[in-house]
Amino acid sequence: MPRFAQLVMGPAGSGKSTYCSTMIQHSEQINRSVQVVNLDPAAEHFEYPVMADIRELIQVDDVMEDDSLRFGPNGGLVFCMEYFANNFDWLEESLGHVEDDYILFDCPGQIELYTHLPVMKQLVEQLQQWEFRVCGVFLVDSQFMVESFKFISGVMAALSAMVLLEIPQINIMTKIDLLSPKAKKEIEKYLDPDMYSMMEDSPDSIRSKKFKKLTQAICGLIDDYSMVRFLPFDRTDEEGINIVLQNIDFSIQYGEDLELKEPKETDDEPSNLNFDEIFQGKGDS
Ligand SMILES: Nc1nc2c(ncn2[C@@H]2O[C@H](COP(=O)(O)OP(=O)(O)OP(=O)(O)O)[C@@H](O)[C@H]2O)c(=O)[nH]1
Ligand SMILES: [Mg+2]
Repeated sequence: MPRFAQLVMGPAGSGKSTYCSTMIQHSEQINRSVQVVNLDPAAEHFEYPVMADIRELIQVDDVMEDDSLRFGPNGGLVFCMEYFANNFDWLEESLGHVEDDYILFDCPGQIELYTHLPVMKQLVEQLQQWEFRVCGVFLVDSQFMVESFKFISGVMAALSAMVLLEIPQINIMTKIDLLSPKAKKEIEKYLDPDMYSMMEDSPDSIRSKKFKKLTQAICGLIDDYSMVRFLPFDRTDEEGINIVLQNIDFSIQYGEDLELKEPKETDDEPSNLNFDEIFQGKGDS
């Protein structure tokens, strides 16, 4: 029997821990058993019960206070995550051997974990060896996404996690409840973006001709492969939370022994699911 995992990632403050506690509450309501593991060695508090907490293994404060190491907060976190990667048996022991379990991993917000450091990839491979089907859930704060050029950098961050981890990934825009009605309308065009028209709509914000070509090339690549699409996440909207969960479940085939339902509101198949095909070269033809 497979086991299931969501790796909840994203920049600092994007809403990862809030997403986990919202999902736990939602799962209780729909009678599903979901558990959370805190993987943030710098976390101070969270509003969900944890089945395991990396701080039992190592804490950033201890690393920073260590006279022989002398790390600051970011270096300290990287040290903790590398220490974690060398001690996965701690995680194995904490997770136990429950078949069919469904676990959310609340990850730290240091963006370098999702760009070039090997720790998250090592974690994915380890989880896969323990028979987990892992879905990446990449969160970005919708407040930073309502302008095209902020949006492009959010897309690039999500894309870099996809390229690094090579697992199905669902991208989510959080804090939709904080947007004004006008911004809410505006954000719709960013959820399933047409990058070409986005470039044409905002030619003034491309100040340098030299970079215009590069930006166009990046936008074209993202659009041609339909690689990045975002789902809105409003923690006050049960139906919306359900749609997000269905998309994630679908990507890891959760409940395939039960009756598998395709996610609602997907006229087009979520483009992120093309990811496997693209990276296995099937998208070439
Ligand atoms: N209104 C609203 N606030 C949110 C939402 N998600 C997160 N927040 C707030 O945003 C802040 C950061 O949220 P966290 O869930 O701690 O973010 P995080 O990604 O876990 O942060 P780090 O672990 O520090 O990287 C908190 O004050 C949350 O209450 C949301 O959907 N709506
Ligand atoms: Mg957090």
